[in-house]
Amino acid sequence: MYIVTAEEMYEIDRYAIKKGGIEGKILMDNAGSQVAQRIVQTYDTNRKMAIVAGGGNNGGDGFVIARYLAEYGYEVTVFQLVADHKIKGDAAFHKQCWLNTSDKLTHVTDSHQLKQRLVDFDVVIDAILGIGVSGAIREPIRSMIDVINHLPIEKISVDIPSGLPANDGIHVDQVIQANKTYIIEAPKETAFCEDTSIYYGEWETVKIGIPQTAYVKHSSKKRWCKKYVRATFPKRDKYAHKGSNGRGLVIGGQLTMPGAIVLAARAALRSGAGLITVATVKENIPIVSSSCIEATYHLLPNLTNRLTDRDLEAFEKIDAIAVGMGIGREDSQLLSDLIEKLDKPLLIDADGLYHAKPLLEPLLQHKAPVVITPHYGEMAMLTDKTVPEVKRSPFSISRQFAEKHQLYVVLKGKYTVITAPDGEQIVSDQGNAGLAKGGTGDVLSGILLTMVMQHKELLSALANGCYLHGKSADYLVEEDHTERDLLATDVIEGLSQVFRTLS
Ligand SMILES: NC(=O)C1=CN([C@@H]2O[C@H](COP(=O)(O)OP(=O)(O)OC[C@H]3O[C@@H](n4cnc5c(N)ncnc54)[C@H](OP(=O)(O)O)[C@@H]3O)[C@@H](O)[C@H]2O)[C@@H](O)CC1
Ligand SMILES: Nc1ncnc2c1ncn2[C@@H]1O[C@H](COP(=O)(O)OP(=O)(O)O)[C@@H](O)[C@H]1O
Ligand SMILES: [K+]
Repeated sequence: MYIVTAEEMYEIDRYAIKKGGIEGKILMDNAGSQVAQRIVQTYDTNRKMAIVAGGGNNGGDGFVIARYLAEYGYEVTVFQLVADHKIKGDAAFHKQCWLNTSDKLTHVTDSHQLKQRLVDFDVVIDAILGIGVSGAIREPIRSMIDVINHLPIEKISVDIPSGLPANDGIHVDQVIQANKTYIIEAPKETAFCEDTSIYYGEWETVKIGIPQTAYVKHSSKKRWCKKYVRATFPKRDKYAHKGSNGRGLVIGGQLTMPGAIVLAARAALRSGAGLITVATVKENIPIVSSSCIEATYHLLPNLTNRLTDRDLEAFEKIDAIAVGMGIGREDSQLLSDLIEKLDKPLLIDADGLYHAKPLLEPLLQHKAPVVITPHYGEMAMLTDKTVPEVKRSPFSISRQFAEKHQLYVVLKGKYTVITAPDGEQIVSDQGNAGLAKGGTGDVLSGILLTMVMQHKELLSALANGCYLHGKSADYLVEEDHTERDLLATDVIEGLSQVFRTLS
């Protein structure tokens, strides 16, 4: 499934009209009829339906929905919230179609009037503003949205909750809090931003006949799902040996944080890596090895000094490196040596990201791919922004950073946004609040390390890793665990079940 900005949706729409030859009026009719069909499946025909229509094409969708719902036998009234001259083009056409068969059109000019009118209804269908919204919401629409939000009736939004923009990064002003949103064709960015997804309520998409080629040409963002995982997940070679399944190196684990590397190493092995070596300080080796006997160990005198020739020689055989889990923030030469002296794919997580910040220039010169896996706080630190700023613009901030520094960014959260150096993006929305617990990020790093070693194409490697991680948590919570008791170690054990569903 593709995810779009407003500009991309308009391009896609134009493509369908120009190349596909499908008139705008027909697309609008399809949109309205599809939404009406969904409503019929949810509400009895004795529910009174109010449609609030604005001046753009979103309002046009509202007129089409009214016509179909009336045909299905509902009592429907359209409340037009703008002056007649505002309704143009396809919207005006469909308004006329409604008027040809019904006289239930009421002009409403202020919010008090709207409040009085709507109290008699069971459901309000919000077709006030679509993806064409811009700037602060103007009166009287502003107060009307407030009135609707305070009414104790079901609110269904068409395409997008009115007042909410499609794109991330825009300050949210006044928005309909929908119970349900029927998104036309493709979800918009704000459906996957933590601050704004809440306004959509539950959502589903309705298809209106736009050809897939339009998306391939005009969108660079996908929501990752099982279909894509199956298409991109590498088959395990029957004749594989441990060396051909990837030799990974996990570097980290201060004295006070041995758990982080145990989790990463075990997760990497459970995900299918052939060999995992853990490089850590002497005191941690007995602790770590008792929990992860399948790994081998490389002794580092500390995690701050330069790497020795012996270290570099040992790491030469490695296929990819994950560094930073439990490494601490003390000044260290380790990361700069990994960047300069070894040309291995490098995944940097946790405290490693603090060490990476002054090394973004050398990272740009690194001869192998670089992946960073920050949560919002770490991304804010890397970009000199605040956490609310990152939350508001996860797509644009990740894209700018990935393009500028030519690296892969896995911005972790409820919706994890994965960005390639060319700006292509994937959203992974598997997983649940059980993952909001220390150590789950370390597990993800281990999984991603293996995926990086086993896939040819890195963006799908990272997306597949996030899918495995989230899906493991979802299965565990559906069956033996709850979001409260889930532990990072459980997520590692849950991977087996996810793999079984992929074969
Ligand atoms: N994608 C598809 O394939 C298809 C998409 N379709 C539908 O089209 C929708 C997009 O339509 P669109 O471009 O006409 O935009 P939309 O939001 O309805 O109208 C803008 C209106 O809002 C107003 N307005 C703007 N900002 C405002 C503010 N701050 N405060 C107050 N008012 C504000 C603006 O007023 P004006 O500035 O002109 O005074 C204008 O009247 C899309 O979401 C989907 O539902 C379907 O029909 C089928 C095919
Ligand atoms: N509410 C949530 N819903 C889904 N996934 C979540 C949620 N909270 C956290 N996660 C996931 O859990 C992981 C947490 O990573 P991170 O914050 O680095 O943890 P730690 O550093 O403690 O190991 C990320 O993969 C993130 O996407
Ligand atoms: K709307």
